[in-house]
Amino acid sequence: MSANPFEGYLNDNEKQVDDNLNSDESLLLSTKELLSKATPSLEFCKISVEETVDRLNTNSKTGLASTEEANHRRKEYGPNEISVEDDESLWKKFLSNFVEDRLILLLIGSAFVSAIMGNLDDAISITLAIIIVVSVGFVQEYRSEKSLEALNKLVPAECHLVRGGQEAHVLAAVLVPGDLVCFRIGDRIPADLRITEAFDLSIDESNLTGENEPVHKVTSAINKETFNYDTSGIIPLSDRTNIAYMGTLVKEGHGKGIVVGTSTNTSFGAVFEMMSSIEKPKTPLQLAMDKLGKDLSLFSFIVIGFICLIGIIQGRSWLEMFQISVSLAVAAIPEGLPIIVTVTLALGVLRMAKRKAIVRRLPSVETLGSVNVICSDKTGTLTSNHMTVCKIWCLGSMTNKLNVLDLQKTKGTNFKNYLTDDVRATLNVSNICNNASFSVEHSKYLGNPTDVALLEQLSKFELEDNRPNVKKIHEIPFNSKRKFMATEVFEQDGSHVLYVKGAFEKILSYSNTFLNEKGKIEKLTDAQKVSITECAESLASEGLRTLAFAKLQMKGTEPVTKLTEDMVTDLTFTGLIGMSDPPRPTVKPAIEQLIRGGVHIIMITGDSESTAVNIARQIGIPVIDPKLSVLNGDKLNEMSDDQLANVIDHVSVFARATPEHKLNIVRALRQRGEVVAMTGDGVNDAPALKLADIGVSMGKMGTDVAKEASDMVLTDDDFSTILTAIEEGKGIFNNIQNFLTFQLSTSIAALSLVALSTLFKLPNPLNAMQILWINILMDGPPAQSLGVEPVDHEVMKKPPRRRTDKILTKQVLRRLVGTAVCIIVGTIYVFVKEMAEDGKITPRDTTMTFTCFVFFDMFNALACRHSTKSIFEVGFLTNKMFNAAVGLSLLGQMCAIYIPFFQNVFKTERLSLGDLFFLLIVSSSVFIIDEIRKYWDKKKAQNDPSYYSMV
Ligand SMILES: Nc1ncnc2c1ncn2[C@@H]1O[C@H](COP(=O)(O)OP(=O)(O)OP(=O)(O)O)[C@@H](O)[C@H]1O
Ligand SMILES: [Ca+2]
Repeated sequence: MSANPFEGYLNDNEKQVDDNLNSDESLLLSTKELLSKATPSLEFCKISVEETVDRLNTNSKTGLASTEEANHRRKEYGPNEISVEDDESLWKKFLSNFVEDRLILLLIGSAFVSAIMGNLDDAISITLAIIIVVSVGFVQEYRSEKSLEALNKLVPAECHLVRGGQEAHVLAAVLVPGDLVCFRIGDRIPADLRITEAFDLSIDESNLTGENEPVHKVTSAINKETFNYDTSGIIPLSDRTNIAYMGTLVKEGHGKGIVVGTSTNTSFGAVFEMMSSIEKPKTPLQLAMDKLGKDLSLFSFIVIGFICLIGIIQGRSWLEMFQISVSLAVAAIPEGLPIIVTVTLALGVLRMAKRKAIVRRLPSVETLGSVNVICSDKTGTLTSNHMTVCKIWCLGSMTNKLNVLDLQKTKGTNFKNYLTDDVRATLNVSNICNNASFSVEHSKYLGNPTDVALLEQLSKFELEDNRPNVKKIHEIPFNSKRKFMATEVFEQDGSHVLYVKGAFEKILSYSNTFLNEKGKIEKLTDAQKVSITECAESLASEGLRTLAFAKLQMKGTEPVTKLTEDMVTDLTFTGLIGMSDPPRPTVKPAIEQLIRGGVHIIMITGDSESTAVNIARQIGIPVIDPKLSVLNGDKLNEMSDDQLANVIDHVSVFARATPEHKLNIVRALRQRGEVVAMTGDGVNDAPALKLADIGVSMGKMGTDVAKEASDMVLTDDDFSTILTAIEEGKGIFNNIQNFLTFQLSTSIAALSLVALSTLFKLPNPLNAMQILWINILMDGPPAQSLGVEPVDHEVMKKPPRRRTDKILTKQVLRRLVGTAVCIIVGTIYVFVKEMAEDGKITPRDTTMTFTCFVFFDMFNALACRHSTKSIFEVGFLTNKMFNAAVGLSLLGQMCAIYIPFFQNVFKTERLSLGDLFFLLIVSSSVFIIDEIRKYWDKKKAQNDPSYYSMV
């Protein structure tokens, strides 16, 4: 479920199976037509930045002057939100429910016939019953719509806004034309923007235009003379190279732009309106339910036709037979089934959102229960992403790995005394080659956590941030593929220096000299290189992220024209710093549970092998033999997909991996038929997230690109939330099986009851109105409440469900048939017993039968709350909605027996307390028998551990 209506339509999304190609094509055509309509971006792409600023009365540096001005504009343009107005009134929708259902029409017809034949009582009763049935159905449908709507609001769009010269992070909804917006790689564009600044900017517009290549964007106006208009004078979307469209994704670079169009005044908005009028594709589960519903309808129609025929042959009143048949059809057809499934899924998703996992596509809920491999990033997901510098080591001052400056052990000491020249130089590199910045608002450093940690330690040495004293010229930014960062500066004294920091094996391979404790540059011998590597390995094997630092005196007093990676060579090594990033406390227990439930956990990290192995052991990922279980990025590069697929079974850690590797890993796993969940947060992670069965992105650290590509967003970035989500996913599936058991057993029981009594020439045990009331119980609130049964944490003990497994498993079928038989036998017993007492059918007899059936149904519902656990383990009070639904149903039943008006409608009579007691005893049998079954199954499971996996 996402706010992006294009998903699965214009993109050839692998996960969506669309067999309806023709309608897709016509969809594309009408989309094209809509997109060629004039929006403000068409006007503004032809004029310069200055003119745009003038026309919108704003400023290209400081944005709109004030919030008042923005509020003023919002009154005119409305909020920057696209909501779909539902123009049909509730009344109309309600009334249409009477007309759309053919069975209901038939019932209304039969009421008419009754009235004409002078049977006014019957006519009124049937009409009332119809109204109740339709109302309950309507309320349920309405609820389902509302909960689906709520899903769309789970991931609100945000953006960086500049107003009155102040930058702030705000919701995209507050934007108005004239606002100035900043965006960078990974962001989603919040409105239609006229670009005013662009640095290496390219934007992925595939969700608007279908073009997969990102479009390079510039600031200059489109030249009216040279541009080849088509006859309509419309410049195609993809040619408006100075416009950033709402909903598109920044693939590279950064820039700024002025809002020219918001909400429906954007190209995105124009198409959104059309798309939202199209029904969303259904999830596999919903489709399976639809099919089940159809099969059941066919089956019940045959049975009912049969009943009707026999009844008429027997010479029963055809009108009564007709009414009963139609009511039976209404009851036996689980028309509420698809709605209950949708509501169950939607409510489940909302519940997951409260537990910090936002599922963006409904089908993912079902997939979650089948996940059997989870690939997770280390930093920030498994660890807390708060780094602290622990250890510093320099070759000159400390010579070997036994001698390390430990900033944590020597607490309270003044580290100023440890500032030998090489330590000082290392700290200086870590300071200057650094992009974190101090935020006065938050009174702490913000930025890359590694960079932040390096700045935070300066104060321990009474050092100040030295960056204001140098002039920065160029930078090679850090990225996960490069694994180092370099900064070219001019010092105050005019010297020209390159500062470099990064993964130790990289830096070491670029170095040929080192700085000693006196500040002298010496040649680096092979033996010394070995010492450095030994020390780095020793830091890393303590689980510390280990960086090496180096510098290079550059030639010339002029800056280089372009700083490239091959200039980073012949460096002077200064030292190593190790920083800790402790695992999140919740991760270890989560991993334990997942592994016990048969899920394979794989850690993918950019850190070194030793660091990764240490952390993996800390959090309980089994690394038995590092040779087999750990795979390094370089080795991965040399492997083919097949080779990887062959060994991946044993691998639990990928070290020194790049985002590109993730794609190979997912591919190899899927080739083996695994159901894979993969985490990621960067722009480069998007392809892997898309390919994974469940792509998981990070709500805090993740980019919009990653979020768009993912199926699920973790709002707290915490690995253990994945466990929560899987748990909920499995729970939802169980709940669906449980209410299916309930619905189908009731339905079978009602059908068989009437069929049997007809066959044995007995009078009908239930009349039409009574059958309709039973329909409300089985299609309505009690069934729905089974769908919100809280998750049983023990579902994690069961292995992941196979993707091909049916919903109606053998166990479920056996159970529901057993239940139905019990209800039928019990109800017929009561019916025959009552009838035998006086030899004829009185209202009392049908009242007893009717109430007996309803009581049976309520006990059945109670038994269906859990498939394997006794209600005494589950607890009577754990599902409030269930108790309310059953309570209300029983209250309704009492009304039907005791209130004169309803007695008329349902043709009932008052029963004595003793009668009720007797019925309770009879009907509780269905519950008691099921409890015995559960006890028995459990016994069997204890004796045979493999049995559990089958239940
Ligand atoms: N800001 C930085 N500047 C220079 N080098 C860095 C920086 N951050 C990390 N490194 C180096 O690059 C290596 C890999 O970092 P990378 O960011 O790829 O891993 P990560 O993505 O943070 O980890 P994970 O994949 O576990 O989330 C680190 O081990 C470190 O040596
Ligand atoms: Ca029904």
